[in-house]
Amino acid sequence: MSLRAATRVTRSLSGLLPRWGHGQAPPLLFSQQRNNSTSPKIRVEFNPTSGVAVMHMQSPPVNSLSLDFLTEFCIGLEKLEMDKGCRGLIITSSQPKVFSAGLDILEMYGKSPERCGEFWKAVQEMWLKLYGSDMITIAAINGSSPAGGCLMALTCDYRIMADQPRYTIGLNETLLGIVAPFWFKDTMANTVGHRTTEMALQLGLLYDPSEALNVGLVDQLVPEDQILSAATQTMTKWLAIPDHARQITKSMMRKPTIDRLTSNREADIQNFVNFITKDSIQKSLRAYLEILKKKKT
Ligand SMILES: CCC/C=C/C(=O)SCCNC(=O)CCNC(=O)[C@H](O)C(C)(C)COP(=O)([O-])OP(=O)([O-])OC[C@H]1O[C@@H](n2cnc3c(N)ncnc32)[C@H](O)[C@@H]1OP(=O)([O-])[O-]
Repeated sequence: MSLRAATRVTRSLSGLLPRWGHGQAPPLLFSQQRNNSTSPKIRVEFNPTSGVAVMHMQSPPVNSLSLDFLTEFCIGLEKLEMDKGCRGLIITSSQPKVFSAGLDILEMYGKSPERCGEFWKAVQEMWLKLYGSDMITIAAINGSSPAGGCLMALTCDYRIMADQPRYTIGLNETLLGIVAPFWFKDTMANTVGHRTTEMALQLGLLYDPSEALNVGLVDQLVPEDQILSAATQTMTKWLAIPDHARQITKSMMRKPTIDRLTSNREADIQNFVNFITKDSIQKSLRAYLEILKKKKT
């Protein structure tokens, strides 16, 4: 999407935001728990011969990052991290057209401050574990990947995206009337640079695959049916590098960013809870959920 087109989307979304009277609680129209199924949200395939695991996100409809999803994801990641035979991880989606829709908006709408805090801690945990992983991590982005979905991809060492113009990727938080925290911003700036991040975050830009490749948000585009084979090929190149040298180098590049969050975790949780439970922010989220619903009709 061009800058002008993205600005148009921002304007048209904000034009759709309904107005509420001060102190008026928005009526609750949305189911507070979309996906409470007990079936696994993550499927892990590990090949001990190659030392590579593939994590398939399979949480319908859109792999949104709920507290349950994040908990399962982190447990799976920890198991792989502890297995010395596992050197590489490919993350992909089993849901059609979507890699991940980002944070589950229903986890941020109409929830108690305690629950919001618990949720945010799980989001932090996912980022810390993925960004600090000793494994080689590759995102095989086979669908749209807004906001938290984009963050998840950005934490990986390499990103391959399906060359399908209708898919988009980016940190679009401002379109929802919310603000990406400093560590989302840092992760993106470490990947594409300060100026591109500044503009993308303010405008909530969602890039199509070729635009994402142009700005360096993704590293490679391939036809969708070749995404896993391309990820496996890239993995082979990375596996040829001695682990200890690659891991120390990765840590040298990422540690300052990780340390900024680890030394401010509690304050970051408090900041999120205070922000997200504000009346005005709850209204913006509700309006965005309505827009998502209307899209279907
Ligand atoms: C400070 C905090 C930082 C925040 C970071 C974030 O990540 S904020 C997150 C920012 N994320 C975004 O802005 C992404 C918003 N989502 C999208 O743009 C699109 O859903 C899509 C492009 C991911 C997939 O398009 P598609 O045409 O294939 O699918 P569809 O649109 O028809 O949706 C199917 C169903 O899923 C529902 N649902 C969707 N997303 C979410 C969600 N995140 N959560 C919960 N639910 C969500 C949608 O309402 C619908 O429900 P219904 O009616 O069946 O009950």
